[in-house]
Amino acid sequence: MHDVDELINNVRHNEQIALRFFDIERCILSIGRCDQFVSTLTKEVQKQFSVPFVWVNLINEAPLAHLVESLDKSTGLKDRVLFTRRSALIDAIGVGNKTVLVNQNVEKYREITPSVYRGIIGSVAISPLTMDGEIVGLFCQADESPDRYDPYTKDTFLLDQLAIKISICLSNVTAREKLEYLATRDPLTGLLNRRQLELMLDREFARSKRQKRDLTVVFIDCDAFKSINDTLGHNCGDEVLEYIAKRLLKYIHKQGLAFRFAGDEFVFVTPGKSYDQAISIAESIHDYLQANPLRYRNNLVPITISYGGASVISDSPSSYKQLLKTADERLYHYKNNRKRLVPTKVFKFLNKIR
Ligand SMILES: Nc1nc2c(ncn2[C@@H]2O[C@H](COP(=O)(O)OP(=O)(O)OP(=O)(O)O)[C@@H](O)[C@H]2O)c(=O)[nH]1
Repeated sequence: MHDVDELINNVRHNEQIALRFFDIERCILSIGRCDQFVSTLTKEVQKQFSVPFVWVNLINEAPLAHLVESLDKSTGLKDRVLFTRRSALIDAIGVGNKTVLVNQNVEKYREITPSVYRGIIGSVAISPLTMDGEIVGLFCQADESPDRYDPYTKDTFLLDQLAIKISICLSNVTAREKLEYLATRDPLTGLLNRRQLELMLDREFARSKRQKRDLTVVFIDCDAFKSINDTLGHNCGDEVLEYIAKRLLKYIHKQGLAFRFAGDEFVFVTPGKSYDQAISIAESIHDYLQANPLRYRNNLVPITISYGGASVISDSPSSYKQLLKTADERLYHYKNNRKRLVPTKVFKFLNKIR
């Protein structure tokens, strides 16, 4: 009779856990954005199972690399998501690809633990997250008490079940995010594409007029790019574009957004910045590129750019299209005025290696 009671109790207990799993799954299944997914998932598990610390480690390479940028920007997720090297994930989980419980030498797992939890965790359950059979992340639950996830007394079956459900939902959400990423980005440089530029300008132009707040756009074009392509090859041309894009992102940082417009033309938009402020950003990018040629195989490829800008306050355009047109015309004016000067450096270099 005692055995039967215990059996019934176990069934009830498992049924309760299954219901909580169902609640968690219901909450995360239809989420389309990864930041919301991580946020809801970790909060739900915390709530349903009263776990004090819950976080996710995601791999910082394909197939999840496209998430790094957006999740890194989400300040609310700082303690809930970490991007980690594949080898650190595999070291933590071992070859069994099953949940691992740890309550000794927890410091060994520093790399996969958010800095705020280091030193206060007594035990942790680390479950693998997989996509197409490959490990892509870890789902971690931790407690101050060393007994909560004791490897000698606790079973991991239910934690493995939960990790499988989370993995399925993660596959869904990343597939959706990837589609959105591909639709909005230039595949070579990762910058936002021209369509996104137009959508942003349409929105920001109206806001700028309404609030009488400046909005500046700046075109940037690589000088003699075709000759670099023709002399050093298309791969080198691609690297030049990626190099410029990286610098552009670094200089724009939180001041605005950068886009690849077409071919070797880029645009950046700085809401709230005056014409002079935006042009000084372009000058800094220009000076950096001029002083730091791209290393390509055994060559140091000189890169120079031309730029031209326009702003809502100083140019009073009637539409965002006119704002773009004015900036583009200034770029070509700038380019033509100095065509015989700066690009000569590039041509001289290219002639030497021809
Ligand atoms: N490598 C590479 N080349 C590209 C890409 N997209 C466009 N191009 C090439 O970029 C070149 C742009 O040529 P132009 O507009 O004449 O540019 P340019 O030689 O810099 O001339 P100026 O602007 O007058 O200095 C063309 O030859 C395109 O084929 C790309 O994604 N990768």
